[in-house]
Amino acid sequence: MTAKIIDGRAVADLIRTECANRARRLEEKAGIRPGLAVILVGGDPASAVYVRNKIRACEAVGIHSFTYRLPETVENEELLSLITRLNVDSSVHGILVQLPLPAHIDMARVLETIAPSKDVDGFHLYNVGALVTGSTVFSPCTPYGVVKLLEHEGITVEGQNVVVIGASNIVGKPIALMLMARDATVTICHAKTRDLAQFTIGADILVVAAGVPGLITAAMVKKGAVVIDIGINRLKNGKIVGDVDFAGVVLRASHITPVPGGVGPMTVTMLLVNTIESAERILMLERTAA
Ligand SMILES: Nc1nc2c(c(=O)[nH]1)N[C@@H](CN(C=O)c1ccc(C(=O)N[C@@H](CCC(=O)O)C(=O)O)cc1)CN2
Ligand SMILES: [Mg+2]
Repeated sequence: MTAKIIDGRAVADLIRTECANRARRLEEKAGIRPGLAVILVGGDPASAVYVRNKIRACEAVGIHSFTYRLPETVENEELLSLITRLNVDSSVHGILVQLPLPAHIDMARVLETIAPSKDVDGFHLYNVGALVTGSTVFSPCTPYGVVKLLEHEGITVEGQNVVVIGASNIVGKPIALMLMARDATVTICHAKTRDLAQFTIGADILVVAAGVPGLITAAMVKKGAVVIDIGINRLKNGKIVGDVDFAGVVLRASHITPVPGGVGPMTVTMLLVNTIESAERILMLERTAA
């Protein structure tokens, strides 16, 4: 058996075309151009690349981006007051603060200062809570991208045994919640899980976000399983690989996402979707109030 390789770039392109259409309709019908504020603190090279990609992706679909590059030494209060201003700026429909932040910054306070209605990353406690209760406002972008990839491939989630490896707040926990909401039976494994293979071998859908290159080998995967690799590991030779031994697992799974080119391109795409949805929602609220 050779797995179908899920082409995240192709699915992302389709969704970006829809985003461009929705943005054009907002402009034509209501004179609204969706706006995204992107805040980058410090000089982390990977974060700078992700932010540049987000700005380019916005431009390509007709979202206005406002970029704020703050020095590594910025004070908490200065960052918080920028967010407070953006919260009431009507040309801004989404606000994101690129993570990770420097150690002296109080990340929790920063994320809680973003208005939940503009929190297009879905990291605010209110939006995390809404995800738990099923009254989602914004789904976090990487898990949302995974759900969209599964939908696009016509993969049934309901009733399936899903094993998620990694319990981070931005990937592992939200993906588990989102798949539970779609009636999967979800098991979450993490760095302290003993005998990982006893869990992975039973998975119909295996979602891996551990940050450990080569963690999942073919022997740990059930024949015909769907394998979603969210790991991004930069090797010493500069190569980027996921958490799954792709060469081995591709011969055992039914579907597999590559790294790069699988889940990664969907992360930025779902940010565009959330920003447009936010602009549409604000317009609808204004019309209802009028
Ligand atoms: N505020 C946020 N910070 C961070 C998020 C986030 O969603 N919001 N996620 C990650 C970084 N990230 C986007 O910000 C991101 C990571 C990776 C990719 C991607 O396309 N990866 C490529 C391969 C990696 C590469 O070439 O560097 C792929 O898988 O094809 C997009 C976005 C942490 N911070
Ligand atoms: Mg990828």
